[in-house]
Amino acid sequence: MQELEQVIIVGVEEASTEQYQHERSMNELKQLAEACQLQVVAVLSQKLEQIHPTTYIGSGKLNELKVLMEEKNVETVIFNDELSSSQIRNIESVLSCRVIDRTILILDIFAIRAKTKEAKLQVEIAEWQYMLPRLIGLRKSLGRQGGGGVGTFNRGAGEKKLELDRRHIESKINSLQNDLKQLVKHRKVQRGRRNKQGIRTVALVGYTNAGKSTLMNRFLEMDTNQTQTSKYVYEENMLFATLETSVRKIALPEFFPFLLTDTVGFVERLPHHLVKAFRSTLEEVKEADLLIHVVDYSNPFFEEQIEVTNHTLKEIGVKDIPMIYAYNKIDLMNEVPDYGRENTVYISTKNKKGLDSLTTIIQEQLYGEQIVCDFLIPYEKSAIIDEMKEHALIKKWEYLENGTFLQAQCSRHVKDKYSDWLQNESMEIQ
Ligand SMILES: Nc1nc2c(ncn2[C@@H]2O[C@H](COP(=O)(O)OP(=O)(O)OP(=O)(O)O)[C@@H](O)[C@H]2O)c(=O)[nH]1
Ligand SMILES: [Mg+2]
Repeated sequence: MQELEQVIIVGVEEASTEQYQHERSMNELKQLAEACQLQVVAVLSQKLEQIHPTTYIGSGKLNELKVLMEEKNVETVIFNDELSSSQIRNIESVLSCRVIDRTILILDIFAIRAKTKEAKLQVEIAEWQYMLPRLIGLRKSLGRQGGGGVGTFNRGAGEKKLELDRRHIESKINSLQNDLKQLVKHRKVQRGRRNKQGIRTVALVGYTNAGKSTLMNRFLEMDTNQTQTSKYVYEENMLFATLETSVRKIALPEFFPFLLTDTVGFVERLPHHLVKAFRSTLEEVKEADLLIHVVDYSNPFFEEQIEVTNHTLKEIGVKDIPMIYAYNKIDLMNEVPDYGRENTVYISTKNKKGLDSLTTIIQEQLYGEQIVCDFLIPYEKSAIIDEMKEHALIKKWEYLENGTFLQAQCSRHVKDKYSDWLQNESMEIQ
């Protein structure tokens, strides 16, 4: 097995943060490091009024860190915040080591995980944008393990060279953004096509590792029309398992079909450039009719995670979309509240608990008021029956002399669309 690189993680507990918040954040940094194939061998924290502007931690602590590094034979240190160019330079000159900050760590994970061209482009844009104001500071530090991009960028010495680098990077960012625009256009066309079909969309959102992709796969399993396992998405117990947006059609027996979107999870202090770069992927979320906010209820900090997710959604411009909270992983809990809260379901995607209630709520939210309609479709128009099946639940079906008789449960919108063939409309179903 490949030996993991050993690192020390360092954080500042500022006066404005609670101790438990700091511990949570350091714990998450450790997980992020592990997701990047790094092994944390020591953790160092310092309580400060605020982060030290020149060296992040105080000079005494920095010396303590130097000793610890020698003791542990470590050459890389990860800091729990985004560092400025001068902080990186100053720390480097004292420690003579590779300095990684929280942002570059997250960027690295994204770089390793990115599979599609779109995700790769988005990560690369964010990396260069992070680099730009830090050109002077970045000498030996930074960069992912292997592969192109930031780590392998040829940084020369001297101000003149730096200026060249800057221009080079700026034009690189421009060209990458143009490439991305082309891909996004394609995505837009696909979305437009789907919108025309009138099928409603639901997006899974939530903190990383909450269980979004697993939920998507459960829905695919429940869909009896779905025989291709290739439609399944990647689920894994690690941070940022998903970076790409996947859209799948879910048609459950006795329910209206809908499109389900699985997408990237969020994390506290997700780098701003990354959020910006991923905006186009997250367009799918912005245009959804309904959001399912998947929460890892077994995580002691689930409330903070909900807050981070809602905050990030706001940052990408999501507003006024109805949201259902799906408290997941209840199999790991001893107790689950028995009182019903509005738009909240308790589920276990592992044990397949609560998925029926979730489906019912989705249906109510998406298709609301329902009516039962009788249609008579002339035989020469039979093609529209297939189309109708997408948008209505067919209750009865009979071949008559002058056409096909269909009794269907549907929305008023669908009734209006096929009103030419409407014979009768009856009771409302709640
Ligand atoms: N015990 C338990 N584990 C679950 C449940 N749902 C998901 N998991 C596990 O949680 C881990 C993360 O699941 P994913 O579905 O990949 O999480 P995600 O929200 O898609 O994560 P990202 O793609 O990183 O944003 C996996 O190991 C799942 O097996 C559940 O109901 N109970
Ligand atoms: Mg996922």
